[in-house]
Amino acid sequence: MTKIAVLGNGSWGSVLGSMLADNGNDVVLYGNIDAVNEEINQHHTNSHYMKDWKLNENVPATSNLEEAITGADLLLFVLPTKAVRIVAKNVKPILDKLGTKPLLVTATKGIEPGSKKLISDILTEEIYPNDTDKIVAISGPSHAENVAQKDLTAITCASTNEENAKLVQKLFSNNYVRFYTNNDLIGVEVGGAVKNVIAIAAGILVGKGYGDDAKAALMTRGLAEITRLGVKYFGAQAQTFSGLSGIGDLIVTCTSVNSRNWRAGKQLGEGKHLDWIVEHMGQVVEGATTVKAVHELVQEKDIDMPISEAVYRVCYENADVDEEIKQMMGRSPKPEIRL
Ligand SMILES: NC(=O)C1=CN([C@@H]2O[C@H](COP(=O)(O)OP(=O)(O)OC[C@H]3O[C@@H](n4cnc5c(N)ncnc54)[C@H](OP(=O)(O)O)[C@@H]3O)[C@@H](O)[C@H]2O)C=CC1
Ligand SMILES: O=C(CO)COP(=O)(O)O
Repeated sequence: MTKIAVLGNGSWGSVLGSMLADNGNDVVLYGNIDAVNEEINQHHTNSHYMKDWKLNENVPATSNLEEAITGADLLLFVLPTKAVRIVAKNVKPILDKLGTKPLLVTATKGIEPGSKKLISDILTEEIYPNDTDKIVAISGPSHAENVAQKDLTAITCASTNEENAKLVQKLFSNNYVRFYTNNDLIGVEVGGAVKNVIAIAAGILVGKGYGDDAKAALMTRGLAEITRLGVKYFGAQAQTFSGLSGIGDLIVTCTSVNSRNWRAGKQLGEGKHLDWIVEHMGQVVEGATTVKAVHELVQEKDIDMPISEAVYRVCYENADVDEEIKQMMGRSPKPEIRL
């Protein structure tokens, strides 16, 4: 039996942990809020993050990181981007003390502002310097609410090490989530992170009353700029963006009411302020963090990302949404296909 420590017991961590226990693994959840851990241990529910749903009863939760990762073969990071480095820094001395080297899997979707690093880079830097092979990223169209109901989906497991990607594929697969492998770790992470920014833009359009054509055009041009960033700055493979972690996740996040990013965008389009939205969401809105990193990259590397830049200005510079849309539609004429 594989022992898995799930770091992060919000919506996606709870659902993935429960699914992995259903798959026959020995799972423990780590979270920093005692009340959430107590509720999981006593009632097998996590009502703030997942309404009307029960976890597998064999999944304990703890706020003791050492207890959670002792004996673990695999650490699954399902934290908000802003918490990954903090927790990784705490994990490292514990693993050194234990003398173990578990596989690190990330389900977090984001780019860290400031460092402009992907999650695999943070984990490599903080835990396994110069050993990217021990890292696998999972990403694809998968809302916790849907997976909890055993709705069908497919997700990519990406790693620079094929054996490790295959191992995660085997442990995570079941009859409702089909896992594929992919060797483009970077491309998979960029797709998963930046689609959240485009989903905010998609929500803004709905909040402003625009229709399906606008949504489809935005998603298509959004994918063009995600691909541009991925290929030009991160060295990703262009083909990855037509896969599950690219177009697949972009479609669901730009169209589902379960998406926090889409909902945040809709509220921005309706005139609410980002601070108010984030406070009232009660869950992470990753696109609002990643758009800062994207903005830094655009400034430094001169990458053309007009949709992401407009989202940044609306979120952080109080820009007027109608004016941003007008500017975008009035940009100089361009060929459709270019990097
Ligand atoms: N929900 C989903 O459907 C999916 C989410 N993801 C990705 O998974 C990641 C996590 O998202 P999700 O589970 O939805 O987020 P949630 O907001 O539901 O939960 C995040 C949890 O992490 C906790 N947390 C914050 N900081 C720390 C810390 N320093 N140490 C320990 N725990 C901490 C939060 O506590 P607090 O609330 O107090 O901050 C909260 O309990 C994100 O990157 C997201 O993009 C990917 C696919 C699907
Ligand atoms: O990544 C996700 C779905 O695949 C979750 O998206 P949200 O964070 O917007 O809810």
